[in-house]
Amino acid sequence: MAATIIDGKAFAATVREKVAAHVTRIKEENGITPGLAVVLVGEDPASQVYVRSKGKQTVEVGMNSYEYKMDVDTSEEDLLAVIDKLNNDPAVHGILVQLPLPGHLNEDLIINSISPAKDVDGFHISNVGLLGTGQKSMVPCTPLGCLMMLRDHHGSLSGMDAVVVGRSNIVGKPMAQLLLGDSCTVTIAHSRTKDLPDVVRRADIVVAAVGRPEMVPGGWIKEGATVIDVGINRIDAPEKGEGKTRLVGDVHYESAAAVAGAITPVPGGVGPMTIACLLANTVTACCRANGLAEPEGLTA
Ligand SMILES: Nc1nc(=O)c2c([nH]1)NC[C@@H]1CN(c3ccc(C(=O)N[C@@H](CCC(=O)O)C(=O)O)cc3)C=[N+]21
Repeated sequence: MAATIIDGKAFAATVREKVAAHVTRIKEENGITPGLAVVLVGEDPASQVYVRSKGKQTVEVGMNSYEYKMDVDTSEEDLLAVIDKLNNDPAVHGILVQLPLPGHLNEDLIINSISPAKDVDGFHISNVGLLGTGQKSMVPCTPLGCLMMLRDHHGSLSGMDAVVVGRSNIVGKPMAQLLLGDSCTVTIAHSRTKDLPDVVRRADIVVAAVGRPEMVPGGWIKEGATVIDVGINRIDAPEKGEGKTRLVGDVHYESAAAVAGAITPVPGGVGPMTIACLLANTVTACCRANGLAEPEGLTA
């Protein structure tokens, strides 16, 4: 049986529709327009593409988008001053500082200077602690998008064996917390895990988030398992012509799709859901800031 393809691109469109409907409502009923500020330090071409895409989608759902482009050699002091200004700006409900930052900037310090209530990435230590203790928080966008797709596909995740491959603060760890919150039995595997193929083979749900192109082959996947591929890796594609590239995930798609019950493609899987959840988090933050009812189905 060929795997069901979980269409993240289509799912993301439905999330954006819900966001747009909620934005319309709070504009009309409360006269408030949610605003998202994105801060980009440096000129990494991939980051510029994502920032542009975020800004465009923010405006498309009816929210205000503010972009701050700063020099690659911006000082910590100057960046902190911009964040302080945004923290105190009532028109800004969400703040995202694009990662990774240039090496001379202390990423933890910068992230923790964002007001937790405006931290739509969910990376601030307060939000990490709230998530870990099952309290209301801002939830990191990529794991939130993965959770939405898993809940949509399975209904309840209770009692399922989930293996998260990758232990990053932005995906692996918060993903594990969310799966635990939905009563999965959760394993976090990583580069030092012994017998990684056997660990992955136990999983009903595999979330691959290591950032290594096609690292997880179909031979590691249990028959019928659900595979969520978080990786977005650009690799050379000489078969398409000289100098051409293509995007692949952390999972070897062809072989995994032959055994999995369901799988997310790359592109068109987790990536579009990440941006949709960023918009969802911005509306949620706006509602919380103003004591309004939160949108349904857009939080964890
Ligand atoms: N503070 C912070 N928060 C982030 O959420 C964040 C970040 N920094 N730094 C960079 C990464 C990257 N990221 C992506 C989001 C969507 C796609 C996406 O939609 N990708 C498309 C393909 C895009 C293409 O064709 O290149 C897809 O998978 O279908 C990709 C990458 C968010 N990031």
